[in-house]
Amino acid sequence: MARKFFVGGNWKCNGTAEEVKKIVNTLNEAQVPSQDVVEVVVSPPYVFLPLTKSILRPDFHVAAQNCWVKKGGAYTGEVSAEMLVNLDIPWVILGHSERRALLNESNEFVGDKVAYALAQGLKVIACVGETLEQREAGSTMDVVAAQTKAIADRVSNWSNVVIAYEPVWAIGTGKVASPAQAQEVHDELRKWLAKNVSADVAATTRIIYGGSVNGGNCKELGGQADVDGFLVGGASLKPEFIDIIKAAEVKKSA
Ligand SMILES: O=C(CO)COP(=O)(O)O
Repeated sequence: MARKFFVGGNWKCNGTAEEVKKIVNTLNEAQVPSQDVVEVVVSPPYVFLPLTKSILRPDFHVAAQNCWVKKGGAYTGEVSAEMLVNLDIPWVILGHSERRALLNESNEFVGDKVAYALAQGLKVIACVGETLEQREAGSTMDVVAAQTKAIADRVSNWSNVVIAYEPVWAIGTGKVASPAQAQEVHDELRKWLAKNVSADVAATTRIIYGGSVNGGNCKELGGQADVDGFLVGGASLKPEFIDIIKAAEVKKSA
């Protein structure tokens, strides 16, 4: 089974209701490849999820940027997976490096969240990636493997998982990984899945790249054999997100 190109827009902690309406209007008017070619998911802050979902074109979907690790209850400030399911929010981003770094989310905690969210019926964009220090120390693959292992240890069905490889040094820095650097890690990650999970999971799980993706670099990155799409931050708030969605076409001609 071919891996369908996946383009996620992570709006992070940005926007007002007016800005959300403006971004969604731009997306709604865009001519993009069909759902058979590309799966598009945008991820607004929690408070804008219902608004976004209610006005977004039906061929695009929404994701939350996080959810609680277990069933809801006395967890002030948290939003549970059950609540997302209740509002028909199909996707959730988990383990983003900003949460790992700023909120001390450990590999195990992220793995627990992924398992719980999947068990509730959510689809998960699970983020992994090394810091600059770790890359320079030559430990990129050890770090990414440990992050992925904590998920693999807790998850048996991978059909609703997309892995986002997001090198921390490339996020919001304008310093994008070269296509070769991205391909190298995606290839190793796929080999890791083949060895530690199964050949089938390795062949079918989408591994998308995130970190300073923009309208100018998306085609070359997307043309790499093991890059199955993107998780886009800054550029997902701009009209160039549409060009990034269109990069899905590089796979058709590949
Ligand atoms: O963190 C990211 C997506 O989750 C990437 O952010 P930028 O595209 O702004 O570098």
